[in-house]
Amino acid sequence: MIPRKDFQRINVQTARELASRDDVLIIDVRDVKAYKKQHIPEARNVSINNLAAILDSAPRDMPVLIYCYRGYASQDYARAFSDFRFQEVYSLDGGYDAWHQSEIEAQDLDAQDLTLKTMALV
Ligand SMILES: O=S(=O)([O-])[S-]
Repeated sequence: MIPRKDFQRINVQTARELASRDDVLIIDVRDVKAYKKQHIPEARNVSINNLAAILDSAPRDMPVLIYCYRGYASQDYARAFSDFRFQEVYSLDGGYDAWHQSEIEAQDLDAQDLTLKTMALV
């Protein structure tokens, strides 16, 4: 029998590295409306209604990254995946809010960099 492995809580930076891999199952457990508005690329929207189908069908050795709004509800889902013997389960600390915030900060840095370069040319 496959041993149960606890899920891990990870920060945005680690989640970004993980999400860039091809073999990761990314799961968004926010409501459909929030998911449709924005989500991490390649993420699937999962709720209590389709959770069982995913738990039954996904390979147990596939890494799973789960996020919600702020990183609390995702831990309950992550626990379920661990209970079903998924071997690599991650819950994003700070949830989509943290992910989105880091995107905004990265864009601000790019804009500042561009401004400085432009000023240096003048
Ligand atoms: O509020 S939540 O982050 O648990 S979805």
